[in-house]
Amino acid sequence: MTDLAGTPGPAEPGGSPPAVRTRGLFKRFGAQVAVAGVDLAVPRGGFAGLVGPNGAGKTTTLSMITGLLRPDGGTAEVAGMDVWRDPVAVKSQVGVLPEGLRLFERLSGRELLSYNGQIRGIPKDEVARRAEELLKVMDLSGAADKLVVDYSTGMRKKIGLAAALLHNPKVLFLDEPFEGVDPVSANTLVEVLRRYTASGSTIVFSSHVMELVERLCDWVSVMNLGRIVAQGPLAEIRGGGTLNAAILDLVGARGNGEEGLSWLGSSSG
Ligand SMILES: Nc1ncnc2c1ncn2[C@@H]1O[C@H](COP(=O)(O)OP(=O)(O)OP(=O)(O)O)[C@@H](O)[C@H]1O
Repeated sequence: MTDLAGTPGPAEPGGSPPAVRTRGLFKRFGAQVAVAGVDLAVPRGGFAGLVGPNGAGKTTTLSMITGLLRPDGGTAEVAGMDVWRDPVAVKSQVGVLPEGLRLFERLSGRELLSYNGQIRGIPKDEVARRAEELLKVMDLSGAADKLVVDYSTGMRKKIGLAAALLHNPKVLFLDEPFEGVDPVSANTLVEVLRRYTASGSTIVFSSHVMELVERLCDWVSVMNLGRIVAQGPLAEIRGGGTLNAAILDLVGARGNGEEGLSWLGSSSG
């Protein structure tokens, strides 16, 4: 397992830069330090998981790496480019499925994809072709002309993911991509994402579903209290046990005073 003091970083075949590299990334909201100097390192190609308890700083970190939130300190690089010095170049290389997905609600699914393609500068015919393929593979062809406002939670994730993939980014960032997605659709999404990484692209995703992280990820970064507490290949992080057990060891199982709930479920209250 790679501990972050003097991280050697992920192995880079041919010396190409890692998919993501942050140094000392820092963000404070008032008195609350959300991200306390994060050195994230994600190698190119495959799936990387960003995991950790609620409030660990995962979403804040991903927002700073994808250019959505300006850091108070530190640097973030995607494919060797500085996110905050070269934002236009970086944005052309990344796709993002953010938390609390905000979409253009008054567009249909098809219009949303078409609009996304046009603002990315992709020729209209090509956008139409890619949009039809993505709608089909996401099982959204039947809902393509429905307004996004009328989509279910899972359908929103799928159209959001289709929009994030349309310009064929090098690195895809997904915040809880499978939340609210039914098991059949989740399998479809996994297939699409596997195809995407098979060609050498990288997915960085945050999730609380450890089984999924174990099933998909080659690389795992564990956050706690605004810091990376461990990162490396999945097998190293997991050791001989499950990822869940390894994470409990790393972040510590928290006693939250559950013993105080004696009235809960009792007939005397
Ligand atoms: N806009 C904000 N204003 C104030 N505090 C914030 C804001 N965004 C995040 N925080 C705080 O920063 C800390 C990290 O939050 P963040 O959402 O990054 O955690 P997370 O690891 O993504 O959590 P979860 O797994 O629950 O989604 C939390 O203590 C949170 O309350």
